[in-house]
Amino acid sequence: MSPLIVALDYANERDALILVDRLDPAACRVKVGKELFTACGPAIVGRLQERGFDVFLDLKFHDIPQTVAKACRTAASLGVWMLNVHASGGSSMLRAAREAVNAAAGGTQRTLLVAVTVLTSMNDATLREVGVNSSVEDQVERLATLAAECALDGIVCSALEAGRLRVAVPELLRVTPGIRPAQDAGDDQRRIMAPAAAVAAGADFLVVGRPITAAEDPARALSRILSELAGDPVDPRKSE
Ligand SMILES: O=C(O)c1cc(=O)[nH]c(=O)n1[C@@H]1O[C@H](COP(=O)(O)O)[C@@H](O)[C@H]1O
Repeated sequence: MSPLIVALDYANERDALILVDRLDPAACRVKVGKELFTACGPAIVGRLQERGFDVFLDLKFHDIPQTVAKACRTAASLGVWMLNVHASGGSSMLRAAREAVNAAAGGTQRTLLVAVTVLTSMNDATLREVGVNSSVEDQVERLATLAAECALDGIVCSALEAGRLRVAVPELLRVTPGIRPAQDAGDDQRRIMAPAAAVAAGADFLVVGRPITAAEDPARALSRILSELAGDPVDPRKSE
């Protein structure tokens, strides 16, 4: 199975399904984030599952433990493949989320629970703005260690930290957004890496949004990334 997760960052179901109907569920998973979920509600998860896609529900819960636990339980009951919370919510919140996802599974297929460490749109300067004086790398490792202590399944980090985390917390899956093929703009992302380099650095899953969704031909953009991952040479003249 491919490590790619396509971020369906759209404002309505129609646009999301137009893209999805051009993608192969054997070639990628899909991510429903705050924009699409706010527009469509849980029904969009069912529509994607009917089409054979594993869904990462990216609502990045961050609240008091009971609120996060209830939200996680409800999200897991949708049968999503993966869901996330913010590690900076602390150990009580993370443990409550863990217990809630376990309870929702009821012995059947379990939703993967991952924790966002430091957003890929942040760097040392933006961390300082919110009172964190550590470097991004140290803060990511601190939060990843906390997630491991609370028995989460993985963490969201940039691929730049994947190698360090593979050593520090090898038991955690590494989910990496901020993926940019060489010819693409970084947009609002600060910590970016190209797809093949990210996998080589230790990423288990690559979250890719605009390089696919904003491409003239999204299916071709996806297959170019898959070819790059397979080690095939990428012809720059075929760039989107
Ligand atoms: O949890 C996430 O998915 C996430 C965490 C993070 O640190 N950075 C990050 O970009 N994301 C999400 O990953 C996607 C990246 O989209 P692009 O920048 O368009 O590839 C968006 O849907 C973000 O919400």
